Amino acid sequence: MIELRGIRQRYPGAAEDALRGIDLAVRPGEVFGIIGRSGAGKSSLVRTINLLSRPSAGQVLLGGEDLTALPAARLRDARRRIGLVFQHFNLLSSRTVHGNVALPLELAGVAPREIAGRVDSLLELVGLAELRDRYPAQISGGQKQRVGIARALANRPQVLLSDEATSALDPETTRSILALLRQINREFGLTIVLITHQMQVIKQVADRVAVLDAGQLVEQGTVLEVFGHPQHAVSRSLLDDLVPQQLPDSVLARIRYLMACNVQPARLLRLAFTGEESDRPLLSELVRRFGIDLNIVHGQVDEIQGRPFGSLAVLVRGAAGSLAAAVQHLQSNGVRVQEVPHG
Ligand SMILES: Nc1ncnc2c1ncn2[C@@H]1O[C@H](COP(=O)(O)OP(=O)(O)OP(=O)(O)O)[C@@H](O)[C@H]1O
Repeated sequence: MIELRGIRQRYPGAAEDALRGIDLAVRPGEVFGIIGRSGAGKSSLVRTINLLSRPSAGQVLLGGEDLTALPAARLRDARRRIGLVFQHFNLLSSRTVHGNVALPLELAGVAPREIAGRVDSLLELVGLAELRDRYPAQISGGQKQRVGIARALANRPQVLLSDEATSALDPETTRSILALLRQINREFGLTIVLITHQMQVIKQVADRVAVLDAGQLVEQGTVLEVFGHPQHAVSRSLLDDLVPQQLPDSVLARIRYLMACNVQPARLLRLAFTGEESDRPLLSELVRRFGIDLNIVHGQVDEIQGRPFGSLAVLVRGAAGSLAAAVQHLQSNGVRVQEVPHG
């Protein structure tokens, strides 16, 4: 659907490229997330995808058509096939909700009667039919972003490009906006490219993800692949925001206390669930089959694409042979087991 080939971007006067050879293929109907820390090149990439800034080198293909080779008039038409959703909504304060969504249709020369019908159904879709006559100053941030999404869909784009669309919103509103994007993706099969610095966003809505660092894509794959087996240090550090890799000091202090209170030696294990484990009740099996004691001391297990994802820190006690067999059992059922130093 969208393909980037060897994209480079060097700003005038800059010593280095802001984008250093980006190759990327977004498939029709998927939600593709691009994540990176501040300065990684996300904004540069967004501006390049819709050719608001021309790349210094490389091609941007939309539905097989090379946008970089189009003359200005045809590029304007092609741009309508990419809907844009912005972090700060970019609504016109002098226009109502209805008027903001109508604007791109007016600019495209759509007949007024058709505009009215299309805008009404778009406002219905994003749940704002009742606020159609309000002005941006009279609605919340989440509602503004719904207007932004309706406006981005107005020209029936092939791709929706979401540039940090939820970064200015609180977590609950973020979830509802991401759920709306997912709904639009499913109902209309619309391809969505989503740029973000938050793994939480990727986790909730993306099918595949690419990690951008210093102008390069350092890793890409399905969300489960990248979350389960991050290959690059930047991916691991971004994932740390979602599932902390270290135990907090307060938890370690409690563990030391628990260990001191008990004569039987214990091992502190971190069990990582990456969506690949079997559906068996693994923890209760450990207790029943291997006769070990198990104390969950810390953990965060969530769900990605219907599979458990996260980690548990457990204090396990039992005969050395039983513990080894229990660890083996977890590993053979897809759980990654790590010994955690706690001294
Ligand atoms: N118009 C510009 N002129 C010169 N350099 C620029 C320009 N825009 C961005 N850069 C540089 O390109 C690099 C990537 O910046 P970019 O804004 O694309 O990153 P980002 O990942 O979007 O960061 P943030 O999340 O902080 O917005 C940075 O080193 C930045 O200083």
